[in-house]
Amino acid sequence: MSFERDLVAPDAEGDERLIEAALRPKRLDEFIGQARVREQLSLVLQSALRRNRPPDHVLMSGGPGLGKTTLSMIIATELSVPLRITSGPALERAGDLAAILSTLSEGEVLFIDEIHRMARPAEEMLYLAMEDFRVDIVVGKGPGATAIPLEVAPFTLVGATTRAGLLPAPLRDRFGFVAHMDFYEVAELEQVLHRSSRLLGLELPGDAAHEIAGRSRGTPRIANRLLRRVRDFAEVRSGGVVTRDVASAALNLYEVDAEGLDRLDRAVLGALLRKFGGGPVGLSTLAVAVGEEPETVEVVAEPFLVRQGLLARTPRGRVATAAAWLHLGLTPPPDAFGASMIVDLEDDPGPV
Ligand SMILES: Nc1ncnc2c1ncn2[C@@H]1O[C@H](COP(=O)(O)OP(=O)(O)OP(=O)(O)O)[C@@H](O)[C@H]1O
Repeated sequence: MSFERDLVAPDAEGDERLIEAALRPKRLDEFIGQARVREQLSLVLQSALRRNRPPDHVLMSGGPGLGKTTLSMIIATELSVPLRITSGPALERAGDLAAILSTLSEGEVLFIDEIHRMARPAEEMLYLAMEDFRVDIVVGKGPGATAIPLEVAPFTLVGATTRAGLLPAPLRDRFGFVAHMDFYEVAELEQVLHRSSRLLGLELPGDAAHEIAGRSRGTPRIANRLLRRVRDFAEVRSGGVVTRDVASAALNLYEVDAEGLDRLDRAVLGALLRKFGGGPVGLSTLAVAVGEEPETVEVVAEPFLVRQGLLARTPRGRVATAAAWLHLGLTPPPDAFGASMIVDLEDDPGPV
């Protein structure tokens, strides 16, 4: 069983990417929510434009689908400069990065998605490029190896990461501005939905938008995806008319519940409760129990379950809260809430 293409998985593939591109806000003032980040970024960009210099490097941290790629595109548009897009896993060798850096034009924005997954040699090359706008190309091997310095046009690096804690301090410190992207409020997601439905030529009443937004786990990408499923449902079953009941029926059909939990979330919670009596249980064991990679459970399901107060990450493993038993309509065993519930690590303890 795989949940990879699940309706509420916050990543996107294939056609999804194309539709997403069409729905992306193009300018900073079209970007909904994240008021603080928008204001901070607007100042950084305006002052750079006034000085006629590239702005400081920008790091964006936050979960998948919160708008990091969109913001990087907006940065380039607002500065009227080209944008080059790559990702950490694509930069395996220093040469991969050197090839990009050496062809950047003056002022260009270089967006590195998943920057925490960049290989070490590329990372070290990036330090120098970010600071001094030069790289050292090493030619030859062993004692005869020589470093040839190469100038890089002044550029702005925009790094995005879902795991800011994994970034080495020397890299993190070289960003002049760090934007923390939060989950969106329901009201903000309603605005995202109204904007998208206008672009899709779909009439969306306020209460239907509210219904969809409430099930979108604070993530615009998920809101847009649920909207498209509601549109499909409406086209086939209700003559294209979307009402709150139609939205609700569509999302029930796709197994997205009233709180936005999907099959993966319910599978994780269900395994935690039914197989492990509510925990504590280690991440890897839990992932095996639901037939998923630990990273999928940790990055896709857990942050939302923790945020909803359904699951706690403790030093001894994952533990279900009383609300989790209630949510799945199960009765906890009498000793379910022992001492392990008391310490909840705010910080990601990693696989335990
Ligand atoms: N603030 C916003 N206002 C309107 N739409 C948004 C906003 N943020 C994101 N979106 C929509 O959500 C979709 C996903 O955004 P984006 O690709 O920028 O997320 P991301 O954080 O870069 O995700 P990932 O890290 O998985 O690539 C985009 O198609 C965009 O239309």
